Amino acid sequence: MARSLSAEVKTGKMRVWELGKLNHVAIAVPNLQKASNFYKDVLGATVSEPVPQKEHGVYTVFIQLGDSKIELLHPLGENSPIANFLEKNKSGGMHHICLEVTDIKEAIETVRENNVRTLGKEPRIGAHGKPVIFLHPKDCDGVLVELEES
Ligand SMILES: CC[C@@H](C(=O)O)C(=O)SCCNC(=O)CCNC(=O)[C@H](O)C(C)(C)COP(=O)(O)OP(=O)(O)OC[C@H]1O[C@@H](n2cnc3c(N)ncnc32)[C@H](O)[C@@H]1OP(=O)(O)O
Ligand SMILES: [Co+2]
Repeated sequence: MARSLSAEVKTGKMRVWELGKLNHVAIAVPNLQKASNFYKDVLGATVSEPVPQKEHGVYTVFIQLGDSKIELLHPLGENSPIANFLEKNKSGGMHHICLEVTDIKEAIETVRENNVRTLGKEPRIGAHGKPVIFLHPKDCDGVLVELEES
């Protein structure tokens, strides 16, 4: 199979995890209420209440879009990882994409073997109660990528 063969060439071993669907696209916003209202009242989407994610330094709001989601992010606390981003993008902007993987530990091993840096050593529990890890945007064509175990 071509896919397994290329995985073998790059990592020296067979791939034991698979990439799944796009879980969410995250947008950092300066005004959470205003952004929620846009998706709820103007576009008619199903929009959650804001949830403080203390461990991650953000508030999240999820907008359900069929099988996928938009995640609205707003800074929480003094050292929010999205503070600099919002400082540089004052109107807000697309912050990251989240892709599902069947086995996050194995996925981490593969990305590291391919010189893609992870932000943090170990996965942490994300907004959906599942392990997540972020990949450095400079190693992913300028896009911050979150991997979430499915
Ligand atoms: C709720 C939990 C979870 C979920 O389950 O869904 C979440 O989504 S949490 C979301 C928030 N958490 C995170 O984003 C964690 C990972 N992020 C980080 O560790 C940092 O944000 C970062 C990526 C290391 C950037 O940190 P920052 O303080 O902004 O550093 P710099 O300003 O020095 O940026 C370095 C460099 O990277 C560029 N950059 C920054 N953010 C992004 C981005 N979102 N997309 C693309 N590029 C980004 C930044 O512009 C700098 O580039 P240069 O200017 O060229 O140096
Ligand atoms: Co996310």
